[in-house]
Amino acid sequence: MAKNLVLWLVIAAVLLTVFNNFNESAESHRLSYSDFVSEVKSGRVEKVIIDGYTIQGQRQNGEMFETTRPALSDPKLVDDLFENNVVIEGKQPEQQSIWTQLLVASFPILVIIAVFMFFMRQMQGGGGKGGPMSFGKSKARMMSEDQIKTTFDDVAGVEEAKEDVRELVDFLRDPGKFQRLGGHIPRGVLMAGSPGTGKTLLAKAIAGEAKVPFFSISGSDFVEMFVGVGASRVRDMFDQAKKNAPCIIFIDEIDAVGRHRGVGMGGGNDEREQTLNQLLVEMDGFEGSEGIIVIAATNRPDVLDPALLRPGRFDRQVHVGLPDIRGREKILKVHMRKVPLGEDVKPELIARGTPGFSGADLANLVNEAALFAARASKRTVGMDQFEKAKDKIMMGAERKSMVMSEKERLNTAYHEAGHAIVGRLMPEHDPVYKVSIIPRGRALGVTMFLPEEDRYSHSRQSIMSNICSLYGGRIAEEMTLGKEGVTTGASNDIQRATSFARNMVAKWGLTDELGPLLYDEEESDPFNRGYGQGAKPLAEETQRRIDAETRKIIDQCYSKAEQILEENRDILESMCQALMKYETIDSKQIDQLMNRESVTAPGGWVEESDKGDDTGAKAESAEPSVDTDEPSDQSDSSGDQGVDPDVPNSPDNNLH
Ligand SMILES: Nc1ncnc2c1ncn2[C@@H]1O[C@H](COP(=O)(O)OP(=O)(O)OP(=O)(O)O)[C@@H](O)[C@H]1O
Ligand SMILES: [Zn+2]
Repeated sequence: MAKNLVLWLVIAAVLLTVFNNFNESAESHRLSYSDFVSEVKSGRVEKVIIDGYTIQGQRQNGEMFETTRPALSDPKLVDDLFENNVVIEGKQPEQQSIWTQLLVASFPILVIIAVFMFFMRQMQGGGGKGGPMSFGKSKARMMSEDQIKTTFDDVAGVEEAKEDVRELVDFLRDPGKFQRLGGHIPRGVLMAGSPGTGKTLLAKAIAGEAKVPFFSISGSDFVEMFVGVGASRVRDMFDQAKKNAPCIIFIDEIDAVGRHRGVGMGGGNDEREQTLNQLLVEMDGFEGSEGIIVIAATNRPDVLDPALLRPGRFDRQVHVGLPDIRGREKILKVHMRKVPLGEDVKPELIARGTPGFSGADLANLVNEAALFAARASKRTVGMDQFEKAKDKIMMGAERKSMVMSEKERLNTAYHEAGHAIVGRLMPEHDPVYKVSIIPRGRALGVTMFLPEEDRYSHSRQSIMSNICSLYGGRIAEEMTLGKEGVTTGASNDIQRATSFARNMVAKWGLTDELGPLLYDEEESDPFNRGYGQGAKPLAEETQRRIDAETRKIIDQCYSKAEQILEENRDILESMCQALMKYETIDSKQIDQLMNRESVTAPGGWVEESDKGDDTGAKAESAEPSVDTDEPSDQSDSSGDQGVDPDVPNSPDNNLH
């Protein structure tokens, strides 16, 4: 459409010039005004046409000429002309330029129309990203077969998923042959799995292995404010794909268009439904033998419209899960190929210490480690850097320059020590990995627990223990600083503990009182809280029973945590002191503290003290910009991690 705009302007300009010159004689030549006057006086001029400042004339011998009179008026001219019997013709100024005038008058309107159309098209994705990678109106990006360098070797740790899609490569390489040999022709594949597990990567690798073009678009690109745009994009995309077959169409975040129809959004969403319908029509419309495979990715397969999953559409599901310890090791190795590694680096150790990390997290880990090494001007990336990178990703970046008052530090130290001690002494609780009162992200301090191995489910006891350790922070503050000294630091702990307790009652079926029933299915559709699939409004009586039972669990856990901290008050004090001194302590120091032994300095401590181990030194090094950087609700999260509020639904939450 950019081209169209230019075209409009060019046409307008050409027309203007043409009409302007319409009446100009081709042969006339120019004279200076004084030459003209002298020719008049010498009687050689027969006729003039005066048109504003322009004077066209004809000599006795028939020659045409033209001159421009000066802006100063020359009253003698008319006399001279009459004296020499020159025929004078006037001209209505508009006469020659009626077209010109029309055009001039309408020119701004034309420009406005052109600009308007330009933006309309822009919004519809026409000129969109531009360049050779985009095509038509569909907004999808195409990578040709020689642009794709990704192969199956780049995708690690998801062996089952790789096996599941291997057949697609055979099909894409030679669709006809595949069909003759009687293979079941795939059309749509749904890749389901958590964010960052490599769905996009795997889809690209299929294209890379089969050496076919790869069209990619995100579901959210289809959803526009103008009804019909999304549907036309879908149509365009399939048209383009058919021209480039065999090829892969990859639709990321299919849930943006493919959500269950008729629920949510307060009474339907025409645009989204139209888009989805168009997608279904297109999926039905091509023959498998054409060699197009549509791969869609989502991390919410549960919210998809069942129509999408019918035979002939996305009838094949590939689960791309979080990698296990072996998978993590393999993924780390893939990404470590790109950095110079120190001798001491052991991918298997890093893999063990990173449960729950996705492929994207691991790629990020290697990247962060390389950055730490670069900052320290190291030639290779060593285990130290990987440790630091891991802490940064798991606990958030350190904000060393943030100045905390001594009182706040003390408060945070008691709070974190409380979490750590209760966590340490409760059965089936994940071991304490690190306790720190260095502010990170939005938190003033962090207690990090780390399971010894990957966990796929949680026992009732482990959830109860988790609730206990969550309250440990608040209780420790209250015990040492008194009721009046308690801060808002525990707000996030309280929120999470409550959520665990409530889920135990209403979702995980872990209480005798209410039994193994699902009482509320929040979030089956985030846009549609409360009325999702399967949710039923609860009777007031049931609500009350759930609340009472939740309260019971919390009271039980609270007193258990209180009891533990009272019995180990001396450890609470010594751990607080160790934290005030070292700021961060590891499992080794925690072991010593729990055994009431003297505490040795944590690893890397000497280094730390160079950077300033007391508040005074920290204040000096503080950057002025940091103050404004602080979140306004920082007091709410003091002593806590600013975790995603959605997280409490999962017991996999190791930061207190
Ligand atoms: N299994 C894996 N093997 C190697 N690298 C991986 C793997 N999974 C993810 N990565 C790394 O993480 C990056 C992001 O992964 P990718 O975009 O494929 O994830 P995704 O599942 O599509 O995520 P999302 O759901 O957020 O779109 C990849 O470019 C790659 O560097
Ligand atoms: Zn806390």
